Amino acid sequence: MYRSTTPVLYLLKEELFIPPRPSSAAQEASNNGHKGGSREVGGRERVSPPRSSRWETRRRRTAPGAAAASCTLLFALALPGIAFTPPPPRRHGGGGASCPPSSHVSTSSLSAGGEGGETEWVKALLEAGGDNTPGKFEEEMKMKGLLGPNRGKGNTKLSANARLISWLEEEGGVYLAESSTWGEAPHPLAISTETVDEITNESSGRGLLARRSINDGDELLKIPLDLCLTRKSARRELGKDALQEGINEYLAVACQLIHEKFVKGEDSFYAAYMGVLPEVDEVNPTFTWPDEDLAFLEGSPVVAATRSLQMKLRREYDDLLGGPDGLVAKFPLRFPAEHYTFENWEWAFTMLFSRAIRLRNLQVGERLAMVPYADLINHSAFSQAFIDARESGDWLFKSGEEEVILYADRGYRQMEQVYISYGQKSNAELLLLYGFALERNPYNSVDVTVSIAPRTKQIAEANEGVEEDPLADEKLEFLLSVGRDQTVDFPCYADRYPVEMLEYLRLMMMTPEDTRGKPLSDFDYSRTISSANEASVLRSVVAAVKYQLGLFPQTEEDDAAIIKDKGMFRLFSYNQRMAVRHRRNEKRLLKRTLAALEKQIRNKGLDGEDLSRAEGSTLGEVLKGETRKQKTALEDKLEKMGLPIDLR
Ligand SMILES: C[S@@+](CC[C@H](N)C(=O)[O-])C[C@H]1O[C@@H](n2cnc3c(N)ncnc32)[C@H](O)[C@@H]1O
Repeated sequence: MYRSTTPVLYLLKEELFIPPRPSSAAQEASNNGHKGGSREVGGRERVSPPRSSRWETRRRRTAPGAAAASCTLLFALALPGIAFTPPPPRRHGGGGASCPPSSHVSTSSLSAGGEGGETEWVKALLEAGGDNTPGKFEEEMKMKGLLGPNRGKGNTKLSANARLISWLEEEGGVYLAESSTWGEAPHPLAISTETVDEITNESSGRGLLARRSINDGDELLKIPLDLCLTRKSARRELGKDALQEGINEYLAVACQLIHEKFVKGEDSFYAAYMGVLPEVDEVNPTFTWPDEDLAFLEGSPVVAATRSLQMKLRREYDDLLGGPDGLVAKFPLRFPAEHYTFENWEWAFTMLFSRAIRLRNLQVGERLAMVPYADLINHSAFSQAFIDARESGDWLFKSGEEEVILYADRGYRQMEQVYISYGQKSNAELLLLYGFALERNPYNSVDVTVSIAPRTKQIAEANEGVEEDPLADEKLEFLLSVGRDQTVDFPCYADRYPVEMLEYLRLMMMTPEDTRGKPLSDFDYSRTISSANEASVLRSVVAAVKYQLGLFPQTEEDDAAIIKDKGMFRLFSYNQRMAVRHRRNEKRLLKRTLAALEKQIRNKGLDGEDLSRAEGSTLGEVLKGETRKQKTALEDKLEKMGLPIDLR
């Protein structure tokens, strides 16, 4: 089972061979190669021996005349599926990441298929490091039982990894050598078939490890763009008459994923890549959860976002593939009904949301791509590793083609897991799209609904006890003019709340005493308007957070008790364990926010203010007769991912 409570790290010769240490000069040449300096080995400029087959393969795949392009182009790229976090200014001189990732392969988390513990493992590594015979390390591993039962034989993940590597080398000329060649250091990464989150001990699937020590800024991988799945490849494969120009990228690539995996299967050019893509129940994003698992998330805003996404995917499926005008009816040979099922559609979107990479600034602009091998890298919120794309070739010969490239964000020790950031994602987002959440996530937030229906004359008349606000119409107009809704969801972070929320509330809490006859547009809402206004603003956030907390049927303490009972907790399914941890973390965050707000109110001396005007508001609830049309902040983000239809 993929999600194992006793994780095993399986490695294969192709995956982990500890090569001879390259000479320091060669190492440096390799390290600095991407920075534009000419590569030197032993003080002399490298004289390339006859190119290896990778070069020949590459040339065979290169269109005639394509090698003539001249300038080096560096493209900023983005992951998401994997969204891109812009790199910080480059640091020099290596060094470690400032914060530990929460998921990694640590020696203490490895078990060796029932034999050989931590000490044996470390010893194996050390011994293997001193011997450069190809295959020697794997032999050692086998001898020590470190490849799992039956010496790793019969582990289909190992053979799938090996097949992917051969395919990348043969078809893409990708450099994955496990030992040094003509001045080029061995490929720095190795695939681990199983990694675990060290805090929760949950499986994080495959991951990439440092095969050797890596320096900050090292080039870690290069994958030609023409091995990736994109809208272009989908249209080429499935026909431009079926996937018309301008079709949404997610939809096009989803169709190709189904085509390659289910229709073509072993005959697919991408079969080796398909072979390492996980099943839905190995990823478990919430939009694939059954209702009984979603019930464990009751009270969390992630439920609304999940439901929206489920609806959205169903509609997209029906619109594109179903009905008399759908692709299945129009092109039954290319889109056979037995393969273009909703179940396979869900799988394709699980792949897209959890591993597609948004490449920015390619020659043709921004593109979504499924990038083999690069998508084996797990996420750390603390990683600053960045992927970008560039025209391939070295400083002298440019091929005109593009490739996806990843640089190290810091130094890595041998065997450390290499991470990338999928972007500044909250746990709700991670759970919804990637099927996991982090115990330590500086970008975690909970959407809090702050809904203040302006007390217009109409509203006051329709709601007994609601007093009319003389500024209500002006507030509505002002909101309209700045493009804001009346009811707003704000992400509430552990250590801050958005400026927009304060601005919105300051406006909504304005009274004639605050305006003194001046128009509302004359005020700067990024600053405190008056003590009374600020007091009611903070009180309204308190009320909204309390309201959100009240939506959960269980308390944080209930959840903590469930998690603490390890024996019981283990009996829960993966989804249910994720749900309980997630809802507890959301409550914690909200409670911390409450405490911080109350402290702020006290510190600012606002606790003595007259709060009567905050009381009459309709915080956290919508007045009768109003329907909530607004999207949550999370839904809003999804919309921006480029799926083409409305959520509601
Ligand atoms: C881009 S893929 C990374 C490779 C993936 N582990 C695999 O086995 O193919 C993203 C998926 O990896 C897993 N993942 C990535 N980072 C993780 C983390 N920090 N903790 C738990 N799971 C993680 C999740 O299943 C996620 O949907």
